[in-house]
Parts: sequence; structure tokens; C-alpha cells
Amino acid sequence: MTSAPAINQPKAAQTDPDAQPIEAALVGAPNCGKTALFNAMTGATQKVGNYSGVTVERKVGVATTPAGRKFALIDLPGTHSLRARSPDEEVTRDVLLGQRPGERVPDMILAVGDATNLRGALRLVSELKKIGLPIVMILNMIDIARHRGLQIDHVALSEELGIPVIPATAVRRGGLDELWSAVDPMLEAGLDAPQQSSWAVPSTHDMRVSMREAERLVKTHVIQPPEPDTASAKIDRVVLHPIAGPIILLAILFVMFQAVFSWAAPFMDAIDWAFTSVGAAVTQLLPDGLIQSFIADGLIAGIGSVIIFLPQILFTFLFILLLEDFGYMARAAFLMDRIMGRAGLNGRAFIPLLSSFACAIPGIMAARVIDNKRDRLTTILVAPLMTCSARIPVYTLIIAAFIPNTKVLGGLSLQGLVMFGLYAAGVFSVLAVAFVARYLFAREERSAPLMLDLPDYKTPILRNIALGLYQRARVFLRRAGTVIFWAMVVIWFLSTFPMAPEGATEPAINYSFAAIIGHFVAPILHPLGFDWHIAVALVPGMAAREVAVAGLATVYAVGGENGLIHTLSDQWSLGTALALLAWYIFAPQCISTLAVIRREAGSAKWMWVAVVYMFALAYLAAFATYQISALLGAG
Ligand SMILES: Nc1nc2c(ncn2[C@@H]2O[C@H](COP(=O)(O)OP(=O)(O)OP(=O)(O)O)[C@@H](O)[C@H]2O)c(=O)[nH]1
Ligand SMILES: [Mg+2]
Repeated sequence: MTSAPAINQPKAAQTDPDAQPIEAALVGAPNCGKTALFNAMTGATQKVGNYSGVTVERKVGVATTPAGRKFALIDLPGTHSLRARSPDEEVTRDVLLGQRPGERVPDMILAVGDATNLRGALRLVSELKKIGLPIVMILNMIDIARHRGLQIDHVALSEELGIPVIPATAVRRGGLDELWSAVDPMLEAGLDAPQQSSWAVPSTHDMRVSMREAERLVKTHVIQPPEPDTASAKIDRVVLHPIAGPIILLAILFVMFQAVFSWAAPFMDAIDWAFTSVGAAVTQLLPDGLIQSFIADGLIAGIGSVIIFLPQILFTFLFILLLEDFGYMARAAFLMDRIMGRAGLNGRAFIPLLSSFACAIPGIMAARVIDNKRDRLTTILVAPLMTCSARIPVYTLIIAAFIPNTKVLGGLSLQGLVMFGLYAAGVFSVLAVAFVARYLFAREERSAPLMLDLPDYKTPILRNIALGLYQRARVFLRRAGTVIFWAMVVIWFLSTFPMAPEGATEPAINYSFAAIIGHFVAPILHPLGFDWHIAVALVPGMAAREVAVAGLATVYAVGGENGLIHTLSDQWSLGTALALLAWYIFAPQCISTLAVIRREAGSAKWMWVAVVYMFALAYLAAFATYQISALLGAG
């Protein structure tokens, strides 16, 4: 076959420099404050946290200089070198080298360095300079450096490096003016054309040479404090103690669950009161009939039964976010490393698993920080077993209905204790499944020891916490308004039609589609102690876990009059309740999580592995729980 000669288009005609906005990339070590700076420059609200690996994806925002010039700012995962070792670091490398399909090389680099760890930052800058792009260096966390008595001569450093060096405190927007005054003239004059990149994967020797050079720069331009900072080291001596450490960790988690239960209660009562009042008002205002039933029993009762859990979710995250921003969570990872290693999990899996307390989706994505492929896959597959916040409504409802609100063991709330137990069961099952997987598939291999940078402790920043809480609340409420809303509409429809025939003796719902479907599925669930009402709630509960609660509210509100809690404690045996809790520890009832597993694991096969093993465990656990309860007389 002959092919026509290709016609060379003149390059200049295609790439008009004015047509594309300038792109600047934030590059720096993990946890040096890139995202904090990104938020400060763009007004965005991306997550920051005091541990490495918070950002695992490329995020773009628009920054506007005081002179009104706009440019695109790219926030990137942290990396110590462009020798990318893990998928998140590869993102950074590929963006900088223009290796991402359909994307060009950025026009400039904003190299963010942690002023308290200048050596590493300078080493990375020497590597970045090889790429040939214009660079501005930001010495972030200058507040901490000054507090410790470090004196950095940034002017001399800038002269020697040949690039602007700007001290900054990203979380308080400190140094932003100076940064703008460095960037604005560069943008105005037009950025220098990029030079030919001379970057090549550095060898160990190269790394050593650049490290020595960075050390020399630090010696020349930094006056070290007469006494090194010891506060973090002092706290760590206690907190990382081999015996005291784990006890402190357990105690913290324990206090957290106790506090969450008692503090959230009044807020939950208030929300309950509000929804009940609105429901009652609607029932009064609207004439009896379908519309009244749809609004009062379907929408208000259903959505209210989910929204009521907002206070608990927010209090749980208040604790987690405070501990994260303080710097304790990285220590918890360190403490857990040995236990996790025994179970066959990589130490770096701790943060992904911790994020899964919020939701498995960010957790599974955070597994990108794990460089070993197999370890990463294991983490992805076990992350959905961690107790995510969508389980909180289900757990709380069942606990409220079946666990007496009493104090045991000298003042501990029994309900809080059961909740703690459910969280512990989640963690334990993660370890057990990972252990079995390791035993079955990779017995001889050992996990690499954890190489974790322990950040210095910091006073938590209120804004970070508020932002984190706001985002949790938004995600939760948005789900209530979308997935749960539509699921409610479907459940209401199914449980209302067809309507009961004239002169029917049983409750109307017993004649509905819901009952038909429920009766169809019920035999499979019968050995678990689940009746057809539960089956009706579980089927749409596949979309999202909380839907089951809303589903129960509708299924029972249509059939009966009592509050959901009373209805459940009337209708279910203790064995059924416990079996449903056991089911919820394991069941993969969240379509979005499955979709993310498929994407992150790179094939549908692993998604199905997750579905099958989680359903199998859920069924077995619920079966065993119910049957044992029945033997003990609680069936
Ligand atoms: N005191 C102080 N804390 C800061 C400063 N900048 C960031 N922080 C804190 O440092 C921690 C890390 O900030 P992030 O912005 O998440 O860091 P990052 O570089 O994006 O981290 P990765 O995404 O994990 O690579 C957070 O707890 C911030 O609140 C600063 O200038 N001063
Ligand atoms: Mg970040």
C-alpha cells in the first residue's frame, strides 16, 4: 500500500501562545503544604492534612494575581524525587514531563519546600531545574521554622539558585503578596521559553551528589538554632512507646466513640423533632390519600430517617480531623505498622484504610501511595470493610432499638460500647481478610517496612477542621438529596401499589409490589432471621447503605404507626437485629465503591472478587449470628 506523503503544517500556526492559558504546577515533597498554598492562591477548598499522601490526583484551579492576570494552577501529589515509585508520584512526574496523553508540559513550576526540612526541598529543586522550566521556590511553613529559631537567608539562597525564593505560611496566606509580586512580573514579561529538558532518571550516585550539594546550601544559608526543637520528640517518646503507644491509641478511639454517642444525642433529638413536626403538619394540611402518603410517609419519613445521623457523622469527623491536623494519625500509622505487617498489609495502607472510615471511595483512591502492586490491590479489596459513615445510620438505628441505653462498667455507655465493637469488627475483618489473602497467594513474600515521614505536631487549624466538616456534611446531604431521594421514591411506589383490595384485612403494604419482591427474596434470607420487610429494604440498599434505613422507615411507616425504633424493637427478635448488624459489617452494598474498585484495580475481575467475597462473608456472619442467637433463645 502506498501512502500519500504527510504534509507538514507549520508549527506556529497551531500553537498560538495567547490561545492557551499559562499553567503553573505546584511541586514538592509530601506534606509540605502544596494543597494549602493551592487553596490560598485559588480560593479552592481541597483537602489538606498533616500526613503524607493527602493529594493523590492532579487538581486544577484558576489563580488570579492582584494585577488581574489569570493562570491555571495545578496541585499535584507530593514527591521527593521524579524517580516516581508509586502511582501518585507517577502522576507528578508525568505532568511535569508532559507524558500524560493529551496534556502539554506546564509553563512554570512553583516548587514548594518545607522550610523546616530545607535539605530535601533543595535537592528536589535541583532535579526540577533540569526540566528547563521557569521556577519559583516557596519556602513554606516559615512560621514553624522561625518559631524553632531557624534563620534562613532566602535572599542569598535565591541569588545562588538563580530563582526567586519566597518565604510563606500557606495556611495563613502569609507570603502570598510576595509570591504574587514575584509571579506577576514574570507573567507580564511573558515566560521564558522552556529550555531543552536535561532530566534523566537520577542514579543513586546522582542522588547522593545532589544531596551533598543541598547540604552545602543549607550550611551556607541557614543558621541553625542553638537548641533543636524537641517538643515533637518529647511527645513521641510517650506516644510511640511500644507499650504505652498502643494503649493511648485505643484509649483515644474509645473516648471518641463514647463522646460521639453522648454529644450527638441532643442534636439528633432536635432533628427528629423537626422532621416529625413537619410530617405531622403535612398530614394535617393535606387531605388523606396518595399525595399525603407520598410526602409524609415516603419523603419526609424516609429522608428524615437518614438526615438524623448528620450530627453523629460530624462529631466522628471532628475527632478524626483534629487528630489528623495535630499530626497524630501519622503516629497511629506507625504504631499499627507492625500489626498490619503481620496481617500482610503494607504500612502505607494505614492512611487509605483510615480514610475509609469516611467512605471507601477516597480510601481506595488513597491506596495510590502504595508502590507495591500487590499490596495496593490488597488494600483496595479490604478498604470497603472499614466502617464507613454510611453504615452509621444502620448501626445507630439498630443499636437504639435493641441495646438498652444503660451505663456499664462504671459509667460507660453500653450503646457506645457496641458501636466501638462494630468499628473494631470492621478493623479486625480487614486484618483477617488481608492475612488470609497473603496466606493463600503470597505466603513467602514479606511487606516492605514502613518508610513514613512523621510530621511535626502542629496546633490544629480551625479552618482546616471546619472545611473538612463542611465537606463531609455536603457529601452526606447531597447523597440524601439524590441517591436516597430517588430510592425513596421507588420504595414508596413499590410499597404503595397495587393498593389493597376492598375489604382487605391485612395492612395495605402486604398487597404491594414490595411485598411480592420481598416474599420472593425472603427465602434466601430466612436462615439469617430476615423477614420480607428487611428484604425489601436491602434490595434498594444495594445502591447505598443508608437507603436501607430509609427503606425500613417507609416500609414500616406505610404499614404501621409507631416510630421506627419502636416498630423494629416490636417486630424483630434480638437475633435478627444482631444478624443484620453482622451483615452490614461485610456486605458490599454500595455501587459507587464497586465502580471505584473496578477503576483503581484496573479490571472488572477484582470488582467481582470483592462482591463475591464480601457477600459470602456477610451471609456467613449473619447466618452464624442468627443461628447462635436462636440457640441461646434470642431468635
Ligand atoms: N504551620 C503551618 N502549617 C502548614 C503550612 N502549610 C501547610 N500547613 C499544614 O501542613 C499540613 C500539610 O498540608 P497540605 O497542604 O495537605 O500538604 P501537601 O503538600 O498538599 O501534602 P500531600 O498532598 O500529602 O503531598 C496540613 O496540616 C496543613 O495545615 C504553613 O505554612 N504553616
Ligand atoms: Mg496535597
